[in-house]
Amino acid sequence: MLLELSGVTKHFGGIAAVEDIRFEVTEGSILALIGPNGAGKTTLFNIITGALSPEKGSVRIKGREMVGLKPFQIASAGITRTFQNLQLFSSMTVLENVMAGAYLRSKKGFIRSFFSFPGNCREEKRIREESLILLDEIGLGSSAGLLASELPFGKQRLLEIARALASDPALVLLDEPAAGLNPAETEVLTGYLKKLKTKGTAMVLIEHDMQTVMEAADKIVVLNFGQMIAEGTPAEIRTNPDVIKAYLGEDEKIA
Ligand SMILES: Nc1ncnc2c1ncn2[C@@H]1O[C@H](COP(=O)(O)OP(=O)(O)OP(=O)(O)O)[C@@H](O)[C@H]1O
Repeated sequence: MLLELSGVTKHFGGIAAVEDIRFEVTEGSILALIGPNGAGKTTLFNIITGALSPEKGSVRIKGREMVGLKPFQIASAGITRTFQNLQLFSSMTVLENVMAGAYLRSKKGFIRSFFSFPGNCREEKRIREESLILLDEIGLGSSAGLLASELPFGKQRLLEIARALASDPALVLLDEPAAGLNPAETEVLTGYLKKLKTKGTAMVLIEHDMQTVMEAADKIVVLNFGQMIAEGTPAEIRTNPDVIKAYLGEDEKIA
């Protein structure tokens, strides 16, 4: 199993941000985490990536316990993430942003890559070529030479996803990837996520756009006030009475 959570619990003050969360993600599959604001989705991402420690529970990647490890150790186990608020290098080009992501897994590393050690040129050429392919796949090939800050917002979001993927992670955590995308960009995104699955990449998605969730996810976990209230396929979740109840009064609709 690629990712296994069991009994994951974290309180802030007296409030259970997440309580007894358990789910599994297999290689090459997409799990969507949905739930109203404050349900505990971001807290779970922070626990999986090691930014927060749970009080109880276990997070395993390929059977290896991650709780207690530092974020960089968890990243080197093959996990990357994107953020709700974009975290691009705005004064670097689109291509350089993706290359920076790729250097995370390169033998030379990001800092060493700035020095002209023998062998760096070959490595850089390979990373440049792979990054250009990635940009083409996500529809940003023609923008490779622009500064990241020159891209419209929707494309910056796609770029952040491309950068997260450049390190060839086993698991990518995507925090609201469709937020701010127009319908055409959302379609590119959804198609791209589905294509990534076929290459074996697993993804956990926090997403409010139900059309993206229903179309891309293999499995959906629904959180409400830190509790896991449902787990199932998109078809099962769409008709689950507990889920419908949790969403009543919310803007979102279960599509
Ligand atoms: N650092 C913190 N300190 C105190 N309380 C926190 C902290 N982080 C989250 N919480 C609380 O934990 C609960 C879960 O929050 P979380 O941000 O994980 O929810 P969410 O589902 O990601 O919501 P959103 O969709 O709004 O991002 C909320 O009640 C929130 O107020």
